[in-house]
This record gives sequence, structure tokens and C-alpha cells, in this order.
Amino acid sequence: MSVEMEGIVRRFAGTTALDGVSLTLKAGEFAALLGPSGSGKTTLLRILAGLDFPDAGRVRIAGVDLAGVPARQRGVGVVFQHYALFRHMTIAENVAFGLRVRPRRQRPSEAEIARRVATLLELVQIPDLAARYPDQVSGGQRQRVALARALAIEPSLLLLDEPFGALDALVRKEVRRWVRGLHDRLGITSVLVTHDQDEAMELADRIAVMDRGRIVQFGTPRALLDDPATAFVAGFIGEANRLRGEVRGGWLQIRDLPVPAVRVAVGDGSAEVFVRPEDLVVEASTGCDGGVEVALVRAERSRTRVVLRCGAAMLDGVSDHPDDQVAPGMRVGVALRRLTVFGAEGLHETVLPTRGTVRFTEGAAT
Ligand SMILES: Nc1ncnc2c1ncn2[C@@H]1O[C@H](COP(=O)(O)OP(=O)(O)OP(=O)(O)O)[C@@H](O)[C@H]1O
Repeated sequence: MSVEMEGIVRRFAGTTALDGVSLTLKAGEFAALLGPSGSGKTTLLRILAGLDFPDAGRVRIAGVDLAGVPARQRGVGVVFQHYALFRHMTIAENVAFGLRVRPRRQRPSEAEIARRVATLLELVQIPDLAARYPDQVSGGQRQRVALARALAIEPSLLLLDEPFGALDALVRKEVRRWVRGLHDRLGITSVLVTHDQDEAMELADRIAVMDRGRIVQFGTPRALLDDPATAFVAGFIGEANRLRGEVRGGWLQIRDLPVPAVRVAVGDGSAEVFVRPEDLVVEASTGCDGGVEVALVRAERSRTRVVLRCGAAMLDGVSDHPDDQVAPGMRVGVALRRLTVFGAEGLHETVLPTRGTVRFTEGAAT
């Protein structure tokens, strides 16, 4: 089902947790709310769940205005990291909970509840654990139980607040892939709150980046990486070297990067420049003279990561050369393939330096 939030404001004493949030999700979409601590992610999710209410603004789910509709009647499944399972209930009783607390008229029969619980435990791939208690299963299995419990009421909207936080890295990867598969199979709409951008990138169709109670950009992972709307997004999503620059008469001079001025469309004044490591590429060793000094080299599966000493700055870049050709202490030529500049009045631009690549060595650019 579709979800529309319009002008949501939520204030707590002295804090504006949400400062006019508008966001529309398509039915069947998997969206992530991503942002630093305190940016308002959980508050927004709680408002969607009906566990909290906005001071201003509206929430519509499948076109229905939800002002005043209590959580239990929203048909929303919620999984919180700290929303622990009931320890005194078996796994099966935990999963059945949302059905058993329904008013008598809407409550399925015990036989129907047992059938649904069995189907759900099958779905989350722990059919044999029904009779165990939560502290008799692993963290990953507990998370699956929490999901089964949220899905028991057959929600068409699933809200997940840092649901994988308690899991170790390997299990986490496996469980989140499985959650995405489940989302696709059930055809539900899901909203995930996380501050882990890898998680958001892997799971979500679109990501809403939040900063201080506002959504600063809502887009696909690719759009956020390639066309960040603000300097905050450029610095927050993906890795980037952050440099200062100056624009004069349409030419950008980057401090600490010995490249010739780059033609840009942003206005004159000071500028912030972001260069992704993959856009700063080691070209070749220059021998002992000239070039930029390689400070660190780290092998990765597909290519080698390097840290380059450029003036006062240490910049992350990449190299496709065999390891023995690029080692700490060597001096190399480097190509700048692409940069994003944020200039005066919030204008920004992603620039592919004309003539493809700007090659530079320390002190002398070609
Ligand atoms: N019940 C509350 N009373 C007072 N302030 C609150 C309350 N709930 C949230 N806040 C404040 O509102 C702001 C947003 O909090 P929220 O929990 O939504 O952020 P978040 O992005 O989910 O952060 P985190 O990643 O740390 O969980 C914070 O400044 C927080 O301190």
C-alpha cells in the first residue's frame, strides 16, 4: 500500500525532531530512512506506526488519513531492535501474540492461529523452534521470530527500526538478504530505519537521507551516489575526499589538489569539493621525481586502495597497477576523473573535467 507523509512536524521540549517532513512511498516499495543519530528517523517511524502523533502534518496509508487511528488498527507490522521478545512465552506464543490480543470478534480461532503460526515459522525458516523459549535460540533466530511476530497480523506495511543491529556481521548479511526476499515475495511496502549506509544501499529501492529533522534527499542508491543534492549527502553517502576550493569567474581552483582550474557553472565564492576514491586513479609511477607520494596501500578484491599525500591533505584513491608498482614512498601521477562541487547559494554540479581526465603530478599539471 502507498504511504504519504505531508508536512510532518514533531516537537519535544526544546527539540524539533521532525521539521516538516514530506515523503511519498509507492506500494510495494522498500524504502530506507538513513541519517545520523538524532536526525529523526525513529520518530518518523513511530508516527507511521501510530505509536506517536505529529504536531502538524498528515499521514495517509493507502489513501486513508490516519489521524487518530490507533496503532493496533493500522495493519502495520513493526520490528524494533529493542522490542524484545516476551521471554516467558515460547516462540510460537510470541508469534501468535498479535492475533491473540485482538478483540474477540476479530480474533481467529485457536486452530486458525496455530495454523498461521506454523506457516509463519516455515516462512522464516525456523519451523522446528516453535516450542523453545527466546533465550534458547540464537540472535539471528530471535530476529526471525520478531519478524514472524510482526508478519502474523498480515500487515501490508512493515516497519523495521535497526532490526539487524544485534546480529554479528555474517548473520546480519544473511538475514537482511532474506528480509528483502520476503518483502518481494509478500508484495508488502517496507520502511527500514538504519544508520548503516551499506545496509540501506543493499536493501532499499529508495533511500531518504535525513539530517536534523528534515529529508535532504530521497532517491535511489545510485542517484544519491552520483548526484548528491547537498554537501551533507555527498559527505554522508559513500566515501568521498572532502576538499575546499574557490570559484572565480567560473573557474574552480581546488586547494591541496595540484590540478589546473576546472570550468564550473556554480557562482563565485568559496566551494566544497567532493572526490570519490574511485575517481582519483593512480596512473603510473613517475620514479623519484615529481608526482604525488603514495602514503599507504591496501589490497582489496577488485583493485588496490591507496592513500596519497597531496600537500597538507591525505586523499583516498585507487590503483589498478600490480602491487609492486605502487608502494608506500613511491611517487606517482594521478588522474582526477570526476568531482562534485558545491558552491555559493547551494548550487552544485558534478564535473567530468573536459578532455576526459586531468592528469597531474605535484607542482605540474598536464
Ligand atoms: N520522547 C522524546 N522526548 C524528548 N526528545 C525526544 C524524544 N524522542 C526523540 N527525541 C529527540 O528527537 C530527536 C530525534 O530523535 P530520533 O530518535 O527520532 O532520532 P534517530 O535519527 O532515530 O536517532 P538514532 O539513530 O540515534 O536512533 C533527537 O534529538 C531526540 O533526542
